Amino acid sequence: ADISTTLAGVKLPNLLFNASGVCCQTEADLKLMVESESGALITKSATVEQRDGNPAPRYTPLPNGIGSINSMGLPNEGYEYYLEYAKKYDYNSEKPLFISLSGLSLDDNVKMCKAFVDAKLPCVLEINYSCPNVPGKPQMGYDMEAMEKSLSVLAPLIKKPFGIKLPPYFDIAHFDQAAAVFNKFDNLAFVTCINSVGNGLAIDFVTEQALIKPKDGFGGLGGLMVLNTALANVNAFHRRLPGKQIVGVGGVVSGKEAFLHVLAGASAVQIGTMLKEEGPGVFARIAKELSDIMVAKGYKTLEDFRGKVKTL
Ligand SMILES: CC(C)(C)CCc1c(C(=O)O)[nH]c(=O)[nH]c1=O
Repeated sequence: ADISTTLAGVKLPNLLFNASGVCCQTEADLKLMVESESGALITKSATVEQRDGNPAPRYTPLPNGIGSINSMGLPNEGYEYYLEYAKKYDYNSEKPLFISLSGLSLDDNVKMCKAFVDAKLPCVLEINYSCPNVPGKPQMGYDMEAMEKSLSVLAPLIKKPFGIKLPPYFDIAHFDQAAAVFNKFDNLAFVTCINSVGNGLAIDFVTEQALIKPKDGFGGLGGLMVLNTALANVNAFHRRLPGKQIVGVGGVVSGKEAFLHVLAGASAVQIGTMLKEEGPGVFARIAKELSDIMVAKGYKTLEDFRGKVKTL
């Protein structure tokens, strides 16, 4: 079956790629992504300066395949590293390049976006709105006023189609408020739902210790356990953002969850925890599983079922 797609005006040979943060911090990581069967690749969220990130252990899978917890602390090579990578990238290869930016301030996001806009490159920007905000205030994604202010500056600056990475929302009023902001920006072409479910806590029963070192063991939750929250966010924004696309991420461990994300409204699907645990071979596996599911159900393309989840 045909699992190709178009996102922000660029063609992906298949709808699968990495979630920003996984297998994408260094050129070596990105080479693995280019060589994999993914349909695209995205870089680790960049800040203006290089960052080491938090002390380890800062990521761990959770028992019985239920997911993962991480508090990486935005380790990255600094935006100029990814700008150089984007300048050298072979855009004639069939695999489009996405760039994640996570400025620690609006000024930082302006500085980084300007650099990419001035370089006039075919790569597509995904701004990470799980980025920190003013200390003491919730992350950007939970501060509607701050998000609107940020987009009112960045959207006209970026000019061409771009996307934003969103934390999960859990209240219908928040879906409504966030969508009202996003619908004001025509070149905001897609939203990526969801980032990790914030500030979970994993504790080892035997040692009675937190599993990760940073933040007293508090970290973002990913993997199968967040699937149903991810599907809800994909579908909520699919319903509320006419003319925009949704990238679905969260809980994709097989072709089945990728199928469900498309049914909920996703135009492309990112994989985080499963990629971290299985490696880049995950893309060939899930692509085949999804294609087999489509054949079994009689679907030829993703358009045949995208967003067609039935209500009772
Ligand atoms: C959580 C932040 C460090 C503020 C942003 C980077 C990030 C991280 C991270 O680098 O810790 N982990 C995630 O699961 N999602 C993210 O967006």
